[in-house]
Amino acid sequence: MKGVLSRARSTPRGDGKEKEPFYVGPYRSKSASPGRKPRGNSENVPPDNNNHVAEGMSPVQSKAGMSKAPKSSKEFCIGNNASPALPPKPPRPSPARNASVLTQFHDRSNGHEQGTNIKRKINWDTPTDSLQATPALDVSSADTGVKVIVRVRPMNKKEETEEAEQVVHMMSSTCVALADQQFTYDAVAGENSSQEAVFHMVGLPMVENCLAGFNSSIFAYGQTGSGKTHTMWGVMSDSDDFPSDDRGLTPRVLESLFARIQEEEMINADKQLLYQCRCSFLEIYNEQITDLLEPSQRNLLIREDTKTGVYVDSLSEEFVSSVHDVTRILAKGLANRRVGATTMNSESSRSHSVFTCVIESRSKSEGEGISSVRSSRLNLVDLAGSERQKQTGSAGERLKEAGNINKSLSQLGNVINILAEVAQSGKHRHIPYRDSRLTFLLQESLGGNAKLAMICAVSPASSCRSETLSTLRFAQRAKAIQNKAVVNEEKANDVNLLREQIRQLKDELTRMKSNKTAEDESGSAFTTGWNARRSYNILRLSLGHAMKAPLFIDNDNDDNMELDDMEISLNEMADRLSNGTTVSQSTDMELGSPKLRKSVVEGTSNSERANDGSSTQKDLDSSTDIDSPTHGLVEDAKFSLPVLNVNQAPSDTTLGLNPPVESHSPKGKKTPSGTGAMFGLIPLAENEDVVDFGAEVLPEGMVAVRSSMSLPTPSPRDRLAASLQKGLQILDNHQKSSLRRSTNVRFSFQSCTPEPEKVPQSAGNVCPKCLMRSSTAGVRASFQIPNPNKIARTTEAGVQTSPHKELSKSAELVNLIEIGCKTMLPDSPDSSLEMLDDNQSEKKVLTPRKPEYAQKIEALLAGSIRRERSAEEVMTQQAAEIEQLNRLVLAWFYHLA
Ligand SMILES: Nc1ncnc2c1ncn2[C@@H]1O[C@H](COP(=O)(O)OP(=O)(O)OP(=O)(O)O)[C@@H](O)[C@H]1O
Repeated sequence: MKGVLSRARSTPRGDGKEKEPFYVGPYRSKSASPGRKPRGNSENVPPDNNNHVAEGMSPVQSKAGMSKAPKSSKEFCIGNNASPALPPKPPRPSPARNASVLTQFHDRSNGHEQGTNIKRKINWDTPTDSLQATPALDVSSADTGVKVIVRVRPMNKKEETEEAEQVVHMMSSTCVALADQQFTYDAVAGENSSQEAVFHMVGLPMVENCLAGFNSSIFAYGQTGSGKTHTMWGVMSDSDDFPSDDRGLTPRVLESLFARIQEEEMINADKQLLYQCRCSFLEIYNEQITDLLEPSQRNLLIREDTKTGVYVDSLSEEFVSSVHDVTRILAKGLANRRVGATTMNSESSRSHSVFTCVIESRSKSEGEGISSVRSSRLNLVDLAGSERQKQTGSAGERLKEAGNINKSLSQLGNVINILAEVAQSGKHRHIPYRDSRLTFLLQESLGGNAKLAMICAVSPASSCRSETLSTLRFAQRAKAIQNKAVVNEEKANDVNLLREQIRQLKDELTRMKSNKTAEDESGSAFTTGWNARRSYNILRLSLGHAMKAPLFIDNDNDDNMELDDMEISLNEMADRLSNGTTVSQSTDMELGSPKLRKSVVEGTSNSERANDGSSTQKDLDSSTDIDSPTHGLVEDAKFSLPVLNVNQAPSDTTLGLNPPVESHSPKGKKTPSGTGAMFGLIPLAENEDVVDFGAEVLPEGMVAVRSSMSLPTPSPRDRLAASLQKGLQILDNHQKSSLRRSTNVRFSFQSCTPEPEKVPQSAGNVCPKCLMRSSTAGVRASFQIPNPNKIARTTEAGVQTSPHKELSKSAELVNLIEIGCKTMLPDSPDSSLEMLDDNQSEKKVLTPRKPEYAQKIEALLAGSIRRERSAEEVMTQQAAEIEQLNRLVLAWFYHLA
């Protein structure tokens, strides 16, 4: 108990009665004290104008009237002393919307509020209209204050029978009283407040914030049993069709989010506005992070990336496009969350849970040629409840949990105290985010680039008085925090900016050429001196993020995966070509004056492919190159350039929003010999014929795949575009390198029919390690890795034909496959067949012949191998990529010059 619970300081309170004998409250962190001046009473002094008696109203009046008032239009509204209201601003001027708009803005001032703030007032009487009447986005909101809402839950049966007294009373829509002390917040939700009302109060504005591009977070804080989980999650229904009226904030927020996304996409169809969302769900239990969507992933690490910020390594993310998707994820995650019974709450959350939805939108302004990419993170955080051992009577595991919960809440309180101090004093202070997983993970929400709403849940019962007072004071301090939310948006002018950058870069190239020394004439000065990062960042910005069409150019590494991918695409192309269809897809996107078109210049013939026997149509359909940077673009057509899958309609070249019509009349001149093969986006001036491009001027970094077919050859401009594409790809991969550092490998096995007799290795299609026919050896490996193009989307690729070869990149995997093969090699084939369930639904070993192997495999099936790349490996790869960038940029400019 020591170290977890400590005797609290006896601090003079308002009425002098409260004592908090055993509690480490959030604002009483031990870790806060060293090296810091004791704050004494100031710790509990609320921010200016926050704590006051509501004008013209005494607690007695409030008891008689407001506390039991039924839900009405006056029961909730966002008031705010320090900053403007939660939602961004008034709706866009749309008559149709304004007519039924639920959210009204009005000036409001009372004796305790400084100045006149724009407030948002909700008409609670017509809640069902809410989605049709959503306010318009406002991205210009300068609102930086944290919004604090206090929600008072009703007395429960036990409290009603055991105690007559209710000590918390709602005084007004923004004021609550605990005995004779009153506190004012942005809003107060009384015990009769409905889930829908709380959603309108807190959730709806956050949805709008997210759509506008602001990171947004909602935290539920409070004592155990005070109603946090009820507020955040509520009662979930089994069916999407009949959602429970008692569902909480999270499901409602997500419902609203998808409704609004649909609405926004419709309204902004002319801008080709498209959204994409992905979700993750984690819990922090005893200071360890568990992935609630993949509970076998435990003790995950938090990492910090200079570009992407803080993230949880290997946390799974799922793409969602509907309420149904989200409901499934929520149900899955909640089922995995740790709950336990305490005397205060039969279903007490023993962990902090963080549900995150990343919302990305892309749009294009046709006339100005400006592409815009917005992204925001929505964090919905249900904190574990603070508790006192005396009240909860917890022991054993529960006591340990309680200790950890209180400790991390204390660290949260400490961070909030310091942020409040910083906001009030304007002085710079170190913020100890790293003291706990919770604060480290959510640092952006606390004082950073996010809008934050804090719902502080309290119990009205007298037995919870001191905890309630702690919570109310915590809420006051939270209110003082100033965040720095900005719209996360990038814009790219596709035409003018590109022209300008090309001009600048050409100038730079000319300068470099003129400075070239004798020893540099080989070109080494260019490759070493060129600021590739800068050049590519400029180009990337110029061209927009979607310029990542797969392009198969030799990148001088032995990454067979990319070659495989290329082969697949070329095979497809060859199929088309042999059918007399040449693949060429034009788009309307302008890149300077040229028109972009996608073209297959050369491919291998069907017969060649059939002869080598290495690839079948089935392979093409099912096998995907998981390591390839281009992988995933087929599925991601919505937001990316068209890939070389001719069965797939290509997407818009700028943002991939509008699939262009496939053209069957390529602009290309066929070379007699047909020696170069490449495949990519090719900028081609209108009515411009592709000119021959001799092999001798093939720039470094270009691929040449020979074929007997007579095919068009790329022009210099084609090659230029190809180089550029590749560079952009590399850059993308580079940026995601943090994700690529770790690879989750998931293993699975399918039913096997081991051949009793081994076959000679020369027999073909044989696993070289175990000499089993690989098609019959029964080992089928599937693995999942974060997809570089879609952040963490996992992909499975079954390897049936030659597992050892395919997975040779990971010695460990090969080893395990070998083990798998060996384990399955039977004394009696039947017994080994039983080892793993055919459909993998039950992963139990029935008759393991070699238990140690079986255990290892089972462990793999249950979890995953985390293969960390060493820093050295990462740096080597990055250096190679930068070198590659150098060459590509140079090649590009040589062609332009
Ligand atoms: N506003 C409310 N209206 C009706 N019932 C409520 C309300 N708030 C909470 N409850 C009920 O009170 C009980 C405790 O609530 P809940 O589990 O949400 O508390 P909690 O703060 O999440 O506790 P813990 O921190 O222990 O997880 C639940 O049975 C819940 O249904």
